[in-house]
Amino acid sequence: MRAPEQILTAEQMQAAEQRLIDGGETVESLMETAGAGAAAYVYRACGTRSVTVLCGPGNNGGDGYVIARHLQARGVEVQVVAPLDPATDVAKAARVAWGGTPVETASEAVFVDCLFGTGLGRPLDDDLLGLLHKLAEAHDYRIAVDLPSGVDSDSGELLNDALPQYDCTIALGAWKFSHWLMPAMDLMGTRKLVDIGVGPVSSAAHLSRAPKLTAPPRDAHKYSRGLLCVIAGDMPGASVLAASAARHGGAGYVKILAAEESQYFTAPHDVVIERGSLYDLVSDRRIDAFLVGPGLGLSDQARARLDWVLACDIPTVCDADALTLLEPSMIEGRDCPIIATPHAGELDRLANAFEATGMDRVEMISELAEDIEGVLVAKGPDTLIGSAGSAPVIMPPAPSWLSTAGTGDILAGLIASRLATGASSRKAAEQGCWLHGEAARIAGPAFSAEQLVEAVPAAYSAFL
Ligand SMILES: NC(=O)C1=CN([C@@H]2O[C@H](COP(=O)(O)OP(=O)(O)OC[C@H]3O[C@@H](n4cnc5c(N)ncnc54)[C@H](O)[C@@H]3O)[C@@H](O)[C@H]2O)[C@@H](O)CC1
Ligand SMILES: Nc1ncnc2c1ncn2[C@@H]1O[C@H](COP(=O)(O)OP(=O)(O)O)[C@@H](O)[C@H]1O
Ligand SMILES: [K+]
Repeated sequence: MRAPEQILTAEQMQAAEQRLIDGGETVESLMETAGAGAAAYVYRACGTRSVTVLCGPGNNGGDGYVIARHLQARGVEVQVVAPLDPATDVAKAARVAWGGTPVETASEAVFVDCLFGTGLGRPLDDDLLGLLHKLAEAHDYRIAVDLPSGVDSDSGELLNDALPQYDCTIALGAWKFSHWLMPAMDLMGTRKLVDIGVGPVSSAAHLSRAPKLTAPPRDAHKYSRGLLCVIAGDMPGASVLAASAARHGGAGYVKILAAEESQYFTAPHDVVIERGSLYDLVSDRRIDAFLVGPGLGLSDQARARLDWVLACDIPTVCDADALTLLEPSMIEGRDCPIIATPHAGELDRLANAFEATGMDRVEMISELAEDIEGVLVAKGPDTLIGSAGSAPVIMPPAPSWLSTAGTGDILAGLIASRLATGASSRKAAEQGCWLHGEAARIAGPAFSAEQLVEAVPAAYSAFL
C-alpha cells in the first residue's frame, strides 16, 4: 500500500528502509529504484540536454551515480563531479557500475545535486559550498535529488546561510519535513516524489488532503447547521471580518456578541449583533462554537471576557489577542478542545506561556497541542497543524497574496464556522485552511481581505 501524503523524519525514513530490507529488498535495490525513478524525472524535464551530476560521499552521492548511468543509457551526455570519494559500500558499487571518470568541474545544461541528502549533519564546508554554488550558477536548470544539499531534513532549517535555488526537487521514498517547511521549502522549485515501496508509517505526519464538504441536509435549519458567536472587543472591525467570513463557512447562524458600552459598529445585515453583558449573552444553550480574539484587545476587561468564554466549555477558536492573553489556568478543567491559530509571533508567546521552548517548530507545535489538549494551527507560508494525540499535518502552500492585513481574522472565522457545523477540531482546522487557500486562489492577485471573503462561496463549491 502506498502512502504518498506521509512526511517522515530522517529517522523514520531509515526505519522504513530497514523494514523494506527485512522484507527482501537490499540497499542496492532500493538505490537502484530511487536512482532510476529520479533519472526518469530528470529525463522528462530535460530530454537530451547535457547533464552534470554532483556526487557526495554518502548514499545521496550513490543515487547520483545511478542517475548518471541511467541517463547515459538513454543517450544523454553526462559529466560527474565528485569532490569526495564514495564512503559507503553501496555508493562505491554504484560508482563502479557507472564506470566513468569524474571531472573537476563542468558547465552543461542541467545540474543534478546529489551532494548530500538526509544524512547531512553539519553545515557544508566552504569549499563544498563554493563548488555547489559554482555548479548551480553554471547551469540553466537545477535539480536537487532528495533534498537540496545544505538543508536540515527534519526542521526545514538551512545549515548554511545561502544555498542555491532549484527548479525541481525529487524526493526519494517519502516526503521529508523540509520539503514542506520554510525556509527550505522555498529553495525546492517543483516537488516530485519517487516511490520506492515505502508503506504507511504509523504515527507519521502527513500532508493535508483536500476535504469533501457536503450541502446541508434536506431538513436543515439555521440552528441545526450551527450557531457561531464571535466575541467582539476593542476593535470590532476584526470581529466583523471574521463573522463575515464565517457566514460562508457552513454555519447556519453567525452572531457578534458585543459589550453594552462598546463603540457603535455595523456588520452585514445577515450577521446579528447582540449587545449586553457577556454573562447573559453566552448562556444561550443553542450556541455551538465561539470565536474569541480578533480585535479583543489586551485590557483587563478583554481578559475577563476571554476567561468567561473559555469557562463556558463550548468548542472555541482562540486567535490574535486571545493568544496573547491565554494562560494554562484559563483552560484547566475544560472538556471541549480549543483551536488556537497563532502566527509566528503569537506562537512564540504561546510557547513561553506554556513553557514549550527549546525545541524545533514541529516539536513545539505538537507539544503545545498536547498542552492545550486541542488543536494548534501554526499559520504562515507553511501552515502546520498539531493535534493532541495525533501526528502533525502540513497544509500544502497557499498563495503568498494572503500576507495582507485581516486574512488571519478570516481564517479564524472559517475554522470557527466549520467547528459550529459539528466538525471535529482537527477537521474544522484543516477544512478552514483549505477554504482560505482556495478562496485566495480564486480571488487572484492583490486582493483585499474583504475580497477574500467574497471568494469563499466559490471556494466552498470546489470542495462539494
Ligand atoms: N533511506 C532510504 O530508503 C534511501 C536513501 N537513499 C539516499 O540516501 C541518502 C541518505 O544517505 P546517507 O545517509 O549516506 O547520507 P548523505 O548521502 O546525505 O551524506 C552522509 C555522508 O556525508 C557525511 N557528511 C555529513 N555531513 C557532511 C558535511 N557537512 N561535510 C562532509 N561530509 C558530511 C557523513 O559522514 C556521511 O558519510 C538519502 O538522502 C537518499 O538520497 C536512496 O539511495 C534510496 C533509499
Ligand atoms: N507568505 C504567505 N504565504 C501564504 N500564506 C500566508 C503568507 N503570509 C501569511 N499567510 C496567511 O495569511 C494569514 C495571516 O494571518 P495573520 O498574520 O493573523 O494576519 P492578520 O492578523 O492581519 O489577520 C494566515 O492565514 C497565514 O497563513
Ligand atoms: K541533494
